[in-house]
Amino acid sequence: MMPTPVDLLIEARWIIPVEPADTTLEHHAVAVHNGRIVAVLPTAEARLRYTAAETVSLPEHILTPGLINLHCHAAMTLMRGLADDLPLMRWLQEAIWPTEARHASTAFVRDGSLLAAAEMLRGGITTCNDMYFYPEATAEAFDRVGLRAVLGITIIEFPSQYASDADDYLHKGLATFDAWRDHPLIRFALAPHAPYTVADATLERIGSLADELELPIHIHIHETAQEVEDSLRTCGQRPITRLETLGLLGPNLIGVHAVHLNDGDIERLALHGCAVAHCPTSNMKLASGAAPVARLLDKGLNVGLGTDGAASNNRLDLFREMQQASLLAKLSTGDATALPAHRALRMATLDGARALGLDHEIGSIATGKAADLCAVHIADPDALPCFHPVSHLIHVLGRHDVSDVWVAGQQRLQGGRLLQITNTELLSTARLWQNRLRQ
Ligand SMILES: CSC[C@H]1O[C@@H](n2cnc3c(O)ncnc32)[C@H](O)[C@@H]1O
Ligand SMILES: [Zn+2]
Repeated sequence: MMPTPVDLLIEARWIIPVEPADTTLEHHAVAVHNGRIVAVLPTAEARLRYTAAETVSLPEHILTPGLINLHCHAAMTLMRGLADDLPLMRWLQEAIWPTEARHASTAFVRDGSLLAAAEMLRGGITTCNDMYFYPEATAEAFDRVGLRAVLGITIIEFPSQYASDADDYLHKGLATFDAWRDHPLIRFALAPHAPYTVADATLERIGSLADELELPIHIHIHETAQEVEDSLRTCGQRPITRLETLGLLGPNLIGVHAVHLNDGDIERLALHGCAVAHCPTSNMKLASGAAPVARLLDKGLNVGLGTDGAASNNRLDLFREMQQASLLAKLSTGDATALPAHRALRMATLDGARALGLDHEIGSIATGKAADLCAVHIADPDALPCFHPVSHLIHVLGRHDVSDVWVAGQQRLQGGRLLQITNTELLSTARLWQNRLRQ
């Protein structure tokens, strides 16, 4: 039989497709054509079956699906390390919101999101679920370097330079949605900031719009104990109960943080098939608490992983989140079997994809899916020997070991170097904003 022509053949020492679970393929290859995976098969067989326009050999590497950052505020890279060691509400009210009020603009969001996209791609992240002001500027930045994204049509009840009130946020966000809706890598979600910053009437409207436009809803929930107490005092309901009453709970809801949950909250989230974006580093750094991830998983909830913004993390590094999630689950339950390595990887890939309604497209290395791929080099003596590649991914290797990244079959990172942007440009952009923010 004549070999079939394909665009790209990636031959790897190990491939972890994520699905089927606990599978590690050795000496396998991924054939890619028109941005999609057309086969995953033993390398020897691939060489007979395909002629590739380009062949990439990864002899000391693990190939995984591209990682999915289920919660981020990309532009906040410009506020990295600006305000450490504060709890959430003091951090927001005393440091972050005043800085945003002074500086957030189209240029701020475009440049901050560009730095974020570069950081994420370098660290193996191929999709980012983002929530911030000026989503059109984030779209421009992500498009420039080829990061796949779900952008928030962000709504908050307070005025900003971006929008004057909830109506204006919705109006501007929906205009961005219309302008970018045919882009192959950019999708949208409705992103009300949090139950404590968005009014009932606005939330109801968001629920109806999400149904009408078939969009996910991306919202911070139950991040701190104070949030739940304040809601009980002011509305007589816990925030999740209030969202249920207003018709927002459903399989399209991504609840971010979900730290302070009682059994009733978990039942409600499970009953409606909601997803959770777990952000372990941000939750620890702001001392918000440890989300009850093991209990959520026991109840069948879908849990993905997010970095949150670089002002509360202070990195956009899903390798670190995977390890933190695994360690924190073990520590907080006293159970060493909690959140094993493969589960952590699944949370950062396929489960994130499912939360976004994109699991038919991304999240695993499977025939028919988009070729969003991440290669991790494992040759450093500090990382050897290696008996279980998945365990190494979570507990030994890090984002600095990521060598090559593809989004929709297009190479974005090659041998640790970004192909669409130079370090010189990124450094000068970061320095410019460091000077502006310092003043
Ligand atoms: C309206 S754009 C998003 C808004 O969210 C703020 N933010 C960043 N991190 C958090 C967090 O952990 N909890 C709540 N709000 C957060 C960000 O500064 C923007 O103002
Ligand atoms: Zn957040």
